[in-house]
Amino acid sequence: NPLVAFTLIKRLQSEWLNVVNSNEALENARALRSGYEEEEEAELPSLEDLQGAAKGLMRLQDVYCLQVSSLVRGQFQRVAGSQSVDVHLPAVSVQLSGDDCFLVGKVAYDQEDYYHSVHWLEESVRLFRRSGSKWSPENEGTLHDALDHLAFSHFKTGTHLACATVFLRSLLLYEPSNRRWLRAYLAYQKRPAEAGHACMALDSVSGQLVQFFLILEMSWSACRYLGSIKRMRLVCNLCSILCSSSESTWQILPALSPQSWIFDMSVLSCTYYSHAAAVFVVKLRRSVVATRDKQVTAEYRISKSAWLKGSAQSAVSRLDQRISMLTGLNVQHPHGEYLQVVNYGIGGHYEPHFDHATSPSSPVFKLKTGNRVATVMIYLSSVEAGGSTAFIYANFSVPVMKNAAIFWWNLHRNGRGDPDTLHAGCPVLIGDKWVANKWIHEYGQEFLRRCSLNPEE
Ligand SMILES: O=C(O)CCC(=O)C(=O)O
Ligand SMILES: [Fe+2]
Repeated sequence: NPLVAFTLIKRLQSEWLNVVNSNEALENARALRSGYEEEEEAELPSLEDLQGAAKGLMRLQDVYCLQVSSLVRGQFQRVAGSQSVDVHLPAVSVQLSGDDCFLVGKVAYDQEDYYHSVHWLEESVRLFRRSGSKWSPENEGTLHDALDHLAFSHFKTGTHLACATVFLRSLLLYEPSNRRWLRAYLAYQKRPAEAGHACMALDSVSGQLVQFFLILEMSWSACRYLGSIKRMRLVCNLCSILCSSSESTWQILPALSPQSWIFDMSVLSCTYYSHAAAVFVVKLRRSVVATRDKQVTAEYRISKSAWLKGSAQSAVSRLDQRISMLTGLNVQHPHGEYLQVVNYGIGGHYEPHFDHATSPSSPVFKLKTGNRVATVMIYLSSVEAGGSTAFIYANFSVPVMKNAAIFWWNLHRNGRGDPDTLHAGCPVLIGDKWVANKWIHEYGQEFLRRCSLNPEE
C-alpha cells in the first residue's frame, strides 16, 4: 500500500528526527529517568527477582526434564528416546535471545553450578552467533562473555576439557592478545582429562545426602505426573448442609491415614477469596521455613506468603468456621494457626517436607498447643501446568484445582508423625498458584480426635 509505505518512510525519516532532536525529547528523557527512579524502588523487579526467575527456569528444566534447546524456542519439551515430546503446549509463549540465555547461564555459573551453566551458555553462544553477535544496548553480555563462561564451565565439569579448549580457541581468534584466555588455554591443554571425576564426587557424599537426593528424585517424578488424582463427582451429604449447592465433589485420599480427603470447597464462594486476595496481596512476604529453632528463607521453599488474622465476621473467620464444620476440629487460634495464604511465581515450589515438627525445638511448638496434628490446604487458584502437590511415599499427586481442599492427618493418634505425609509443592510450570494452609494443633482436639487403646495406632 503506497500510502502505508509513504507514511512509514516519513515516520522513520522526518518524524523520528523530530522525536529524537526536539526540546520535548530532552524533557521526555528526563521525565522517563525520574519516573524510572521513582518506580525502581517500589515496583520494578529487583536483581534478586531476576536471579530467582533464572533459578526457577533451571528448576523447571530439572523437575520436568525440559530440554533447554526447546525452552529457548518457547516450547516445553523433553527427550523421549530419539524424539522430543511436548510436556505442555503453552497458550502463549516467547522465544529467548542469546542474551536471555547468557543471563540464566551466568546465574548458574556464579553459583558454581556448571552443569546448568553449560546447557544455557551453549544455547547462548548458538543464538549470539546466529544473530551475527550484534551488540544491543540492553544486553547483559556478548558472544565473548558467553564463550568465556562456557569454556570455564566445561573445564570445571572436568569431563569436557576438549570442549573447553575448543571454546577458548574461538575466543582467542577474536582477541589473540587476551592474556587470561591464553593462560587458561595453555593450562587446559596441559591438563590430562580427569577420568573418574564424577565417581569421586559421588563417593565422597554421605549416605544421608544420597537419601536426600533419592527423595528429591522421587518427588520430581511424582511432579511429572502432573496430578494423578482426578476430580470425581460424588454427592456429599455434609455438603447439602454446608454449601449453597447440594452437590459437591470429594474423594478419600489413598494411602494416607483414614479420613484424609480432598474436597471441593466451592462451599466457599468466590467472593470470599477475591476479598481475601485484595486484602493480602500487599502483605505478602518471602516465605520462611522452620529450622531447628528459627524461621529462615530457603531455596527449597520459593513462594510469598501472609498470615491472615480474621476479625469477627470477616471472610477469614467465616472460612475458619467452615473448616471447623468440615473437619469437626477446633481451629480457633491457638488450637489452629492463623490462615496462611501462599503465592507461587515462576518455578515456585516447596521441596519434600512434613508440616508437623520433627524436632522438639521447632518454632511450631511456640504456640504451646502441641504439634500440627492435621493440615487443611485449599487451592485458591488453578494453574495452566505444573504445581501439583505430590505425596512422595504415598505415591500420588493432587493437581491444582481451584476451590479444592485437601485434608490430612500429620500425626497418628499416638502422637507420632506419619511418614506417609511427606509432601512437596511441585514447581509451577505455567500460571500463578495460590493456596491457603490451615494448620491444626493437637491441643483442643482431645475429645474430637480421641486416643486409641492400641498404642501403635
Ligand atoms: O503448595 C503446595 O502444593 C504444598 C504447600 C505445602 O505443603 C505447605 O505450604 O506446607
Ligand atoms: Fe506442607
